Amino acid sequence: MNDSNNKKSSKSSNGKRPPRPVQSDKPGLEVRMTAAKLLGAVIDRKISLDGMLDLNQGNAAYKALNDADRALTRAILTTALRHLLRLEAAIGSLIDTPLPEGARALHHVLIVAGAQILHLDVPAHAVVDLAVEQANRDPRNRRFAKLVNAVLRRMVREKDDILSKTSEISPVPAWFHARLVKAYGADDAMRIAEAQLWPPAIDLTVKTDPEAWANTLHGRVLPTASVRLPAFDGAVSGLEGYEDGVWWVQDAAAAIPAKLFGDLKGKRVADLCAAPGGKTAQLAVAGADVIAIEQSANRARRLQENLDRLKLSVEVRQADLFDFKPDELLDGVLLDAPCSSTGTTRRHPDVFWTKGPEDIGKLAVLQERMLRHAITLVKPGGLVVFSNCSLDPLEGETVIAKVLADNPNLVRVPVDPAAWPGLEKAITPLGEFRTTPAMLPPVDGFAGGMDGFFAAVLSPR
Ligand SMILES: C[S@@+](CC[C@H](N)C(=O)[O-])C[C@H]1O[C@@H](n2cnc3c(N)ncnc32)[C@H](O)[C@@H]1O
Repeated sequence: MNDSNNKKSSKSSNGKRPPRPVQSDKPGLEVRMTAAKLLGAVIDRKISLDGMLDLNQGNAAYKALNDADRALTRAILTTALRHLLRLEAAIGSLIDTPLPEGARALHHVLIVAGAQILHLDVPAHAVVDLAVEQANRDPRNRRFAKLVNAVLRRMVREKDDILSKTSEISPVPAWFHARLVKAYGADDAMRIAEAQLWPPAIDLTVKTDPEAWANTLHGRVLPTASVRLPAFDGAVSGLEGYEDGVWWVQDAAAAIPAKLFGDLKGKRVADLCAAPGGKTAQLAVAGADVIAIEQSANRARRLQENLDRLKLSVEVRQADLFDFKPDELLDGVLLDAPCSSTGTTRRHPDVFWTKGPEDIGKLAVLQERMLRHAITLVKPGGLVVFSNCSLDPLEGETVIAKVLADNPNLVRVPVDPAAWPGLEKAITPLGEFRTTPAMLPPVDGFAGGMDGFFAAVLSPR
C-alpha cells in the first residue's frame, strides 16, 4: 500500500468530497429516512431505483450507509414498490379523512413503515417508533406525528385482516392491469399481476453441463437448461464457478432468444443491443463468430468486462445499430430491443411507477424501426431473432405483424413446442414465444416464476 492511501484526507482521490453519512442519534432512523426519500423520488419524480442504488453513481445518502443498512433499505424499497397499491389502500382504510394532496412526505413515511409491518421481518414496535420519530423531525410532518402513531399501531393490531382485505386489489397500476386483461384475459391478467409480488429466483446460464452445475450449487435445471439456485442471502460472486467464468446470471426467460438460432457453429452473427451481454455470451458459447453492438459507452465497457470474466472472445463495437452495416450479409442477427421492461417487475418493481402507457407506444415505434434495419443485415435463409422483456403485445406480436405485413420476402419461422418440453404453453399458435412471470410454478422449495419475454424468429427469403 503506498503512502497516500494511509493519509487521512477530507477529499477522495478524484478531488471530490466523499458523501457525508446521515447524522442520526437513533439507530435505524437513517435507513427509514433514506428509504422514504428514495421512494418519493421513484413515485413522484419517476427516477429509476437502480440508478439511485448504484454504488458508484447513486444516491449519496444511500451510499453512505453500511452494507447491512443498504440491504435493509433495498428490501424496504422493493417491498414498498411491489405492494404500493395495497399499502395505500390499507393506509386509506385506517384514516378517517384522506391525507392532504400535498402531504407526499407523510405518505412516504407511512408506506415505508407499512411495508415493514405487513411484509418484512422487522420488530413492529421499532418500526412504529422510528416512523413517529421521522415525522417529528420533519417540519412538514411534525403535526401528523400522532396520526402516524395511531395509524401504524392499528396496522400492527389488524395486520391479518388488512392483508386479507387488500389481497383482492391488483398490485399493478390500473392502466397496466387493463392492458393485461386485454392481452391475456381477466384470470391470467390477475395471475400475472400477482406474480410480480414474488421475489425473483436467481437463474444461471452455464457454459456446459447444467446437471453437474445444478448438483454442485444445489440448484435445479429448468426447461431452458438454466440452473435455478435455491434461496440464499450471499453474493453470487462468492459461488463456485464465478471466478472461473463458467456461468453467468441470466433469468430463464432471457436465455430463450439466443437458443432460437439452433446450431450456430461457424456462423457469423451480430447481437445488435448487446449489453450487459447475457445473450452475447450464449451466442459465443454456441460457437458463433459474434459482433456485439452496444450504443452506450458505459454499458459497452460493462459488456466487455463480463465477456472477459467469461473468457469469451467477441468483437465489441460501441455504435448505434442504425450505423452498423457488415461488409457481407450475416447468417444471423439478434435484436433484443430496448423495451418498457414490464416483464421484469419482480426484479425492478419501480418500472410501473417510472413508466407509463406513452412509453410503451414510443418504444414500440423504435423497436419496429430497429427490426426493419435488422432484417437488411441478414442473408436470404439467415435468421433474425427479435426479443424483449415487455409483457405488452404492442412491443411484441404487433411489431412482428407490422414488419411481416410489408415485407413479402420475409417469413416467420415458427418455434416448435415439441422442442421445448415444459414450456409448450409459452409458445403461441403462431409459433412465437410469450413467457410471463406466472409461468414455472414453484417446486420443492425453489421459487417459481420467470421474466415476461417475447421472442420471434424471422427469415428473409
Ligand atoms: C434490453 S437491453 C439488452 C440486453 C442484452 N441483450 C442482454 O441480454 O444482456 C438493450 C440494450 O440496447 C442498447 N441500445 C439502445 N439503443 C441502441 C442503439 N440504437 N444501438 C445499439 N444499442 C442500443 C441499450 O443501451 C441496452 O444496453
